[in-house]
Amino acid sequence: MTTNVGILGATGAVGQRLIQLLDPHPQFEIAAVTASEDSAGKTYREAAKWRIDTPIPQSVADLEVRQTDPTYVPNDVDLLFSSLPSGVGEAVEPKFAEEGYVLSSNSSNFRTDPDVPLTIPEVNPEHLDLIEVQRDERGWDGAIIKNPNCSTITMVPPLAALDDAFGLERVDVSTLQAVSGAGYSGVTSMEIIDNAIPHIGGEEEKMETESKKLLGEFDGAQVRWNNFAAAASCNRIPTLDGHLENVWADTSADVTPEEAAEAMASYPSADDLYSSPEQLIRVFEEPDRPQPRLDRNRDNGMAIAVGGVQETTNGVQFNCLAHNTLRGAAGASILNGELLLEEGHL
Ligand SMILES: NC(=O)C1=CN([C@@H]2O[C@H](COP(=O)(O)OP(=O)(O)OC[C@H]3O[C@@H](n4cnc5c(N)ncnc54)[C@H](OP(=O)(O)O)[C@@H]3O)[C@@H](O)[C@H]2O)C=CC1
Ligand SMILES: N[C@@H](CC(=O)OP(=O)(O)O)C(=O)O
Repeated sequence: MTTNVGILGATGAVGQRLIQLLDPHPQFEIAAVTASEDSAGKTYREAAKWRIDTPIPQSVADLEVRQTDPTYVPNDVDLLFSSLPSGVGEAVEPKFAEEGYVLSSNSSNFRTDPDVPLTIPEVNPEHLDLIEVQRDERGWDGAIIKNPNCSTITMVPPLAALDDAFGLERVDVSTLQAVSGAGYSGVTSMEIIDNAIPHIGGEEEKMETESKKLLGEFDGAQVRWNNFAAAASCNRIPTLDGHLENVWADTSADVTPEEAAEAMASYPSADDLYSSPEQLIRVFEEPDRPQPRLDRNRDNGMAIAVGGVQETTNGVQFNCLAHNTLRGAAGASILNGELLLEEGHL
């Protein structure tokens, strides 16, 4: 039996990726799609400017796009994936949770709220139990859970492997982020071709804060954030998909590059979840990998690629890469949905 799901913000860049990944999916069936008032009432085919290089799935093309309001979403939808602009998410997600819907949301609003689970199923699945704290505090029958920012999710699994084995003291990271991260109209071609932009609003703070929550400890009542020091510098470059990051990690215990690579390569995936890759972190020995064009689609875009692991004075330096709209957005929300289902929250 499959679970009926809905997609809030289904016509957008991430919404389209959600549709691509959910059709087909062995556990979920798309039963409702929503977007802005401009799109409501049209068929999905009419409303969405489809930009993925496989056709719109037939099962979705003729669905009517609904308004993003609980009144318009059928009651037999058990899980909502939310890919709304964060300001819209902030306003409407709580209304859905109040009405009893469970939301796996990709939008950045509420990510660092103390009672909102921010989860990567392979890294901190136990944080999902914050749902009970959230329900007690907010009086909701439903719930909101979040996946992290796409740049954050790229570096956190390798950092989790280092933290578990050697302890993390400090993280410095510089990013090379693809244009799809800004959405279709985020940066114009005149801005980005033959160029690089050394600023992405709010991104550095998200990387510095979300990573500490993700690598924090849940004590049954709250998440105690990890206390490593963190500094991020974020840059937009003219690749289409795939965020590449240069990371320097200072560790508490001494670590060689070989030990760091081994800890990352053997970091477990979530075998029991359909969308988790067989091997979460692939470590390259070639010094010029990972590269966005060559490595972003590994394991259906859900693997993290690492390379260039080198010794530094206080730890190691490495490069990491993930597909920003798959592992970094739609795939991450779906994986959280699979965790919600497995843990009996739907
Ligand atoms: N692109 C990426 O790589 C990543 C994006 N994100 C986050 O995911 C979210 C979605 O991003 P993205 O898909 O790129 O955004 P898009 O702008 O491409 O899509 C936004 C979606 O929200 C709908 N929408 C807009 N305004 C409203 C409204 N007032 N009420 C209801 N629905 C509305 C749009 O509908 P309509 O078509 O009718 O306008 C569309 O379906 C954002 O919060 C973004 O920050 C996170 C990680 C990565
Ligand atoms: N800011 C990211 C994408 C994004 O939308 O992030 P968030 O989910 O934190 O809003 C980028 O530009 O690549």
